Amino acid sequence: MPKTPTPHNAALEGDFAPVVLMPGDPLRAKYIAETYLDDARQVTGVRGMLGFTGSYQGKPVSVMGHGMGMPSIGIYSYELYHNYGVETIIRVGSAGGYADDLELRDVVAAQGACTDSNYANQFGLPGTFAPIADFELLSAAVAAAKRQGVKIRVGNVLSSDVFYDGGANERAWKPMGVLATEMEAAALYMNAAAAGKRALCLLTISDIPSRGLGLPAEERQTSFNQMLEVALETALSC
Ligand SMILES: O=P(O)(O)O[C@H]1O[C@H](CO)[C@@H](O)[C@H]1O
Ligand SMILES: O=c1cc[nH]c(=O)[nH]1
Repeated sequence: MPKTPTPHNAALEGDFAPVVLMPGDPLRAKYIAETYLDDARQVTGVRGMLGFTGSYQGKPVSVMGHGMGMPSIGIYSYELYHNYGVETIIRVGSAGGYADDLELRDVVAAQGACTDSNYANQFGLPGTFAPIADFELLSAAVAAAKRQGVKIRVGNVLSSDVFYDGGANERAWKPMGVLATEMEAAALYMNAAAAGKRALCLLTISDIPSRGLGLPAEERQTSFNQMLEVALETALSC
């Protein structure tokens, strides 16, 4: 395995569990560790990007923030897959809802991730790569949601480089059936594919831009329990 620590991660080889939950927000990572993991210990905090390892129902599980945007998740997920031997990453993010029947706090599973980023250029492909979730993880998440009585929408999302887009992304992508927008799933799915590893992105609707709705920052850190419990049960299947 390549060397640890890395320039961005202070953890040593063996500090991460094979399955890692990743929110963008490092304080959401801390909340997940404190709320759900037994014997959680902090394994990294470089640049404030907190990472923890503990156990959930007896299974080793890690949680670490990945920051905002594709370059950021690109670095952290690459290092987890390649330097730390991580096999599975489940992103647990927030998203802006596009589909008319989505409400604040609804849970979405990103089956596919469209993108306006050129992240795929690095792979030199003679066409367009389709970033998709690992099917077994997606199936496990859908089954976990059903057992927990959580409504989950499965479909395409948009991973955009732009947060403040004035509504342009929704006007363009919603007519193509895209359910919601966020900023990292496509890069995560591409890194997983290139590494031969597994990834899934679960999202909680935190904003409905077309209706001017949005949750306060504190709720984005601490109120995504339905999605988190689906993600943790999915992690148990890994
Ligand atoms: O809440 P997180 O997981 O950070 O996800 C979403 O929130 C951030 C923008 O507010 C972007 O990272 C976007 O993908
Ligand atoms: O990328 C994102 C994340 C949350 N809410 C949005 O509107 N966009």
